[in-house]
Amino acid sequence: MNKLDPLNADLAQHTPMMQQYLRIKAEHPHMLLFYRMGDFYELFYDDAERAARLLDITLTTRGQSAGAPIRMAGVPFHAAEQYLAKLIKLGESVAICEQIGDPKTAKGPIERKVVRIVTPGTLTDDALLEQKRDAILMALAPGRGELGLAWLVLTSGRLAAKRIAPERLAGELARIAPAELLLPEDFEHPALHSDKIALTRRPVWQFDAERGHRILTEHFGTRDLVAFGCEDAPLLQAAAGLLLDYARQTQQTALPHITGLSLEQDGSFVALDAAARRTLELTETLRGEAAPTLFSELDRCITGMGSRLLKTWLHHPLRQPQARLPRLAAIRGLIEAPQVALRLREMLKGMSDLERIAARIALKSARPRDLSGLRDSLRLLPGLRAELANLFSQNLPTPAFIPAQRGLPARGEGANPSPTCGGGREGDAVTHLFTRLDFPAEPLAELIAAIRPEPSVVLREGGVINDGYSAELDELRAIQANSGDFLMQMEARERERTGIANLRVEYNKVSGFYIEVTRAQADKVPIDYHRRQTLKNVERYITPELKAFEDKALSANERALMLEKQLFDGLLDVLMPHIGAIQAAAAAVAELDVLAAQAQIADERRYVEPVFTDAWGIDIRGGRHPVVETRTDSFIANNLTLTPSRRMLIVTGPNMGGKSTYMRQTALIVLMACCGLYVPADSATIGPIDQIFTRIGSSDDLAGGRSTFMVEMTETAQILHGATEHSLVLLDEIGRGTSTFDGMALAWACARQLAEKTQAYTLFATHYFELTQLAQDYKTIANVHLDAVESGGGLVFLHSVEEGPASQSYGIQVARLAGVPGAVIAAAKRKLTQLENQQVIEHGQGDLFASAAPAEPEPHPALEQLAALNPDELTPKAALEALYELKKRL
Ligand SMILES: Nc1ncnc2c1ncn2[C@@H]1O[C@H](COP(=O)(O)OP(=O)(O)OP(=O)(O)O)[C@@H](O)[C@H]1O
Repeated sequence: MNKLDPLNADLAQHTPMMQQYLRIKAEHPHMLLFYRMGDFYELFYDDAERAARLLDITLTTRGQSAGAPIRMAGVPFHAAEQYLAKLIKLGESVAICEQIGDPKTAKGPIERKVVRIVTPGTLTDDALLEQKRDAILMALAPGRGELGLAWLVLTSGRLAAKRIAPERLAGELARIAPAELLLPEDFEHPALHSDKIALTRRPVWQFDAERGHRILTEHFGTRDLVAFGCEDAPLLQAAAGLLLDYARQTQQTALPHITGLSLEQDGSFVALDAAARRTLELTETLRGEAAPTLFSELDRCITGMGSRLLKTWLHHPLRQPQARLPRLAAIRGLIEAPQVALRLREMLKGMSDLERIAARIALKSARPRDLSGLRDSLRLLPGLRAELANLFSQNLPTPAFIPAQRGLPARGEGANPSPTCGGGREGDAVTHLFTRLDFPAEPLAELIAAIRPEPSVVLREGGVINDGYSAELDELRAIQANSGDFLMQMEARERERTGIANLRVEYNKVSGFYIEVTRAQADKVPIDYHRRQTLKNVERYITPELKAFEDKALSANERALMLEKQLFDGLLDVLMPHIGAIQAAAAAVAELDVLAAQAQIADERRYVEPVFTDAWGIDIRGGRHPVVETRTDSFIANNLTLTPSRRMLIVTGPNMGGKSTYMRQTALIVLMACCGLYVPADSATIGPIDQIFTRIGSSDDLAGGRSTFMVEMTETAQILHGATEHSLVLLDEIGRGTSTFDGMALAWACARQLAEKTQAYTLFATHYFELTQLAQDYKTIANVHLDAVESGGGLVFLHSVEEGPASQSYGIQVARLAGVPGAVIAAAKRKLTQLENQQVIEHGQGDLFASAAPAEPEPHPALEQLAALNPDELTPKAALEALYELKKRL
């Protein structure tokens, strides 16, 4: 039978319950529907099949409807979170449908309603969120030659938007890393081939600027969007409006904690292309793991908020040096006041995730422990402020910024010459934190008064609201508390009245209150004892007096629970107007956490404060790779100098010599400096940086249908088109994915273009020794190499960067170190000698690119004709004629 049959059948042919199910399902066709039935969430038909496959749960059937079996799979409601988490990780969205009617009074199926929708980009539940990662929802509205992007972190209320050129989409997706992307049904783009982003297609009409404008102005309560800089940006209105609408639908509530829309301008951040984010392993290794990465090395944050902020910072290096200075000043202040930093970090240990709690208050989904956590955290704020005030008095130095006319400091000059601009007043670095770490006394007092020191986990069990907060609640609780006394008194009385010495008056959840008498004594019970339950050896009774007490106690309990829920909701209403203050405090705590952690790391690992200049150049003394350094006993620090007369370094050296490490550490030091962090070096002076590009290592994009070489060339093309004089460009062994001569020729041409036209800060690692000759043709190109020496037949890598080209490649020696069999090594050596001899004969070694590759001369026509002659086949006459002919061609 066609399994779709029952779904195509007339609704009237289905059972009443299936009619209800299908009606609700029709409103959520693109997501799984968790349909609550008693203690289970059940899925039916195609949803059941899909869930069974994804969750590895049993697919079965449950009765029949419309003449066909109902395919079904289910998960117990108490374990639903873990199944939800799994589905969300797989990019699925789930609509959760609860029973909201009263089963006692319902005629036909109990009333049910979708109460929340869980999608990868709109998670707010702590059980589903990753502590160190934001779940980001993004919407994309395509326009003519342009895309409008809007993105939202629902747990913090941050809504941002930006216009980009379509070719920048991959880079922006890598930067913002949304968990879910809303896009029109018909939109396609190569950057969408990623299994990390759940794509949610929406009808094209929903991406309408007017509709977006209306949704946004209604939400913000404004007449227009001028204040947000979006009044004349229809694409952004379309994207942000759709985004907000979708987020509200999933939460089934208004989102009062989203209070603004920030328009992101190009130029605020140093741009990193998608390849750079990937290959520099900022927050994820090339294999997709969480460690070791730059983030995992630097994440000493105590709170999840701090860790998430650090991650955001690392993906958003700041373009303007002035924007980096306050962070550096604060780190410096914390390093110089280690006791303050220590106490701050100690206090941060008591902080709950204020950012996420604020969101759950706004969404009215906060739980008791959220409010106790909020209370305890808010109580820490005055302490944090006091410590920051201590820092003010530490006389924070202003970080260094060297104006252009000074240029890079001379060799040996200290990294931090006295500043001449930037920085601002002392203490500025932390004043913005100080002012945000504040919360009004009144709502805090209310919170303290209302919530028990250790409230129970779930509200419906009670035990959340403090004694003394509500007289009515106290009274209801007293009835329950006094029940113990009452039962003891009654027990004593009844023993005396009946003469049954072991009679007991008791209570349990299932049976309620009862008088228990052993079977042997049962004939002694008075007439007003009504049998309630018979067990093996005992009889249980109820009396009118006990029944009356039970009614009072049980209803008191029920009323107390209801009252607690009301009081809790009332408390959320009290806190609602202060969500902004909680968010501000959360942001300040996160920043303080990152800064204090960086101060600790900087101190421990001897990082230094970078110096910024607006003169072109990068000068790093004693630079180290922040990740490799912590994994080797003896990391060799290296220098790097790029100046206007030395713009490109051709980096050569043996495999395993440390070329990649040297290039990556340069990019990471520059990136960390731009993030306003201390850097792993003895000193670092960094000129203006607008973008960081990398083309390192091989990767293919099978999903996108591109081979390794194609990916390499696409990335290279992007660099050649996009890089400017102020871009840092790292190119590692480009051209190696094709034949030697093609590859070498391409690498050579790229290097020439970068040196002549782009004039970017460039590091160019290569195994083609021929390229080292470029330094002779271009004054701005210099050779450096990673040193290695042969010793006792083996090879020792020195990992130190020296001036000049490498003398040998040592490829065969490295292969031997790697364990390639001796016979293969010997054969390779013989072949190498043969190839080298051949090259000397054919080309003369090393002059392939001696100058601008002279074109191969056309052979002379007379020579061509001569070569075509075969003297053995010619008659004497023909030979003579041929001779005349040849003479004519000279
Ligand atoms: N400065 C250094 N100090 C100590 N060890 C280092 C240093 N640089 C690199 N290494 C070590 O050498 C290993 C190889 O380095 P790297 O991958 O940078 O070499 P490479 O020259 O790029 O090699 P290939 O050409 O094969 O890609 C690293 O994994 C690291 O353990």
